[in-house]
Amino acid sequence: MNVVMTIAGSDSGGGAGIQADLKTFQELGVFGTSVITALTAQNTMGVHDILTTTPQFVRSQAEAVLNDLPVRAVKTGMLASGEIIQEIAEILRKRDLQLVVDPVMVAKGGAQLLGMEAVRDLRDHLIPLSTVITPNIPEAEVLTGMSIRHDSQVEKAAEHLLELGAGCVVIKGGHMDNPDFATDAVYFANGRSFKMTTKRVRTRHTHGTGCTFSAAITAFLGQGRTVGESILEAKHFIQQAIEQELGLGSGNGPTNHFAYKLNQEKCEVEIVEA
Ligand SMILES: Nc1ncnc2c1ncn2[C@@H]1O[C@H](COP(=O)(O)OP(=O)(O)OP(=O)(O)O)[C@@H](O)[C@H]1O
Ligand SMILES: Cc1ncc(CO)c(N)n1
Repeated sequence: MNVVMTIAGSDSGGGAGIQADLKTFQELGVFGTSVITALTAQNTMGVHDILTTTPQFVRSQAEAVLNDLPVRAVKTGMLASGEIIQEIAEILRKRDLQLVVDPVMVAKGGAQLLGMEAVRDLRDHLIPLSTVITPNIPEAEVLTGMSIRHDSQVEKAAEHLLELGAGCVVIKGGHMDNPDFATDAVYFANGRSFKMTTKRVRTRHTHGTGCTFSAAITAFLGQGRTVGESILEAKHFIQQAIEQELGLGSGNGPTNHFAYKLNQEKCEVEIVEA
């Protein structure tokens, strides 16, 4: 049994955070474990309250699991504070694990999920340990201090993030204003790069897309797949989860974590190697 871990915040509404991650792990046949950094009182309308865990309690959870179970791959999501990031980096630095960093900063409704003073800790302590980092466009802008409007700027931002020590950078295009396509750009430290494009689904039900996508990458890495394969297969997972919407809630509803496994037909993902 392949064991993976998520270090993230709880979303009471079940569409993002720890809940999205564990559902994705389960659907992909890996054994999910969790370290909870914060509790959010959240639904499809937004984040109503946040209670942050202490860095010491984050350490206790991580060590309890890592000292017992053979965790192969870890993802991070909402990390809440710089102190928590430093604690996690210190624990992960000593272990031989694949690490997917989803640098969560702001929820779709606008709530701040990471203190802005913690961005430096992400850059200095966690990104250098990462196998893959998966920023959306606004997160890539904050991490690099660059404005990203065009493809050439996406590439420059990715180069900057690779220089910080990430093994691979996926800049997600969910926030780009292309009305027809959702394109994610993938850059490896060895110079290889490719773009993955799917048709953009016209829906408001995109709560937790980033969490689900990075959890799927982690699950495939935990199965022993290569980084490139894991990213591509995760794009299939998230596309199906968005296409086959559940229509839940009166705001931005969750994606459909059941869809990939239920649907025997693969969706279309166009790949263009650079
Ligand atoms: N409407 C859409 N149709 C198809 N794919 C989409 C759509 N919106 C986002 N995606 C895809 O979902 C994945 C997550 O991207 P996105 O930019 O939404 O992440 P995010 O902003 O970090 O998500 P969140 O913070 O809500 O969890 C990417 O593969 C992106 O291309
Ligand atoms: C707990 C949590 N993590 C991440 C996100 C980003 O989607 C969210 N809304 N809530």
